[in-house]
Amino acid sequence: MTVETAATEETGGSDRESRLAALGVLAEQVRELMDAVVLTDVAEDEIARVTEEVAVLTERLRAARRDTPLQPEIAPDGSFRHLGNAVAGDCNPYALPLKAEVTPDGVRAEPTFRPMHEGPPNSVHGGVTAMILDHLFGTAAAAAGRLGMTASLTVRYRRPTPYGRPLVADAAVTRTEGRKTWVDGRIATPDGTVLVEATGLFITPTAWLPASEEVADRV
Ligand SMILES: CCCCCCCC/C=C\CCCCCCCC(=O)SCCNC(=O)CCNC(=O)[C@H](O)C(C)(C)COP(=O)(O)OP(=O)(O)OC[C@H]1O[C@@H](n2cnc3c(N)ncnc32)[C@H](O)[C@@H]1OP(=O)(O)O
Repeated sequence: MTVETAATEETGGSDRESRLAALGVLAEQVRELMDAVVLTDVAEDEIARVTEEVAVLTERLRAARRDTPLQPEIAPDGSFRHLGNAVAGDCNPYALPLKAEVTPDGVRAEPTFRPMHEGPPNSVHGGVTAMILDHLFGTAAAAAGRLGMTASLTVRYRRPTPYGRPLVADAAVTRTEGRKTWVDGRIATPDGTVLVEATGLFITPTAWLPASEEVADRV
């Protein structure tokens, strides 16, 4: 049996990027596993065998542990990334992950929810769609040079949100006042039927003010 030393060391440059890419592939495989768990119909003895194998894999990953998920950083291309984030982090299996692009009006994404996001029968849990909008709104605020934390989020659920097909989400800053930024946005079907819409208030903590404008170019 060989020992993977690269996985236990904090390496720099392309070695580190290569290892992070591998971690991203693992995270995506775990998302597939999570969907497989919620959809499986195999027999009980097979469930027990798979459970044992997953427990073994869990222990292998625990052989070298960090104290926290991967933290926010500037990627080699100069963009901001937070690989351990629960919504957008490529290396966090809990994350969709959400890929937001900056548009002339704000930000936009094409999320596809998964069976593991089930809330009401055959549709996505409202807490999950709210979480996605929260993050997208924060990204819209940051892209406008107004990095902030969510102070409030008001969500209106118009139609059940389906999983398994691409949807469209967008968000834009509607108003600013001192450290406060209001953001509106929605999740809709590609043909424009609104499923969830929301309004959020984001507040820039005083300590974040110096970084706030610089961040806009990195989103
Ligand atoms: C390597 C670095 C590069 C970085 C690059 C970044 C790129 C970005 C890209 C991607 C962005 C990612 C996007 C993430 C999005 C997700 C965001 C979340 O999920 S955040 C987690 C949930 N939210 C919390 O945990 C907040 C907890 N609350 C707090 O920390 C504080 O309450 C905070 C910061 C919100 C406000 O605290 P205070 O001390 O700064 O503000 P005070 O002085 O109390 O109030 C200021 C004004 O705001 C009003 N205010 C405060 N809280 C309010 C509230 N909840 N509702 C309404 N008004 C409120 C007050 O009444 C006051 O108003 P008056 O100035 O008097 O008019």
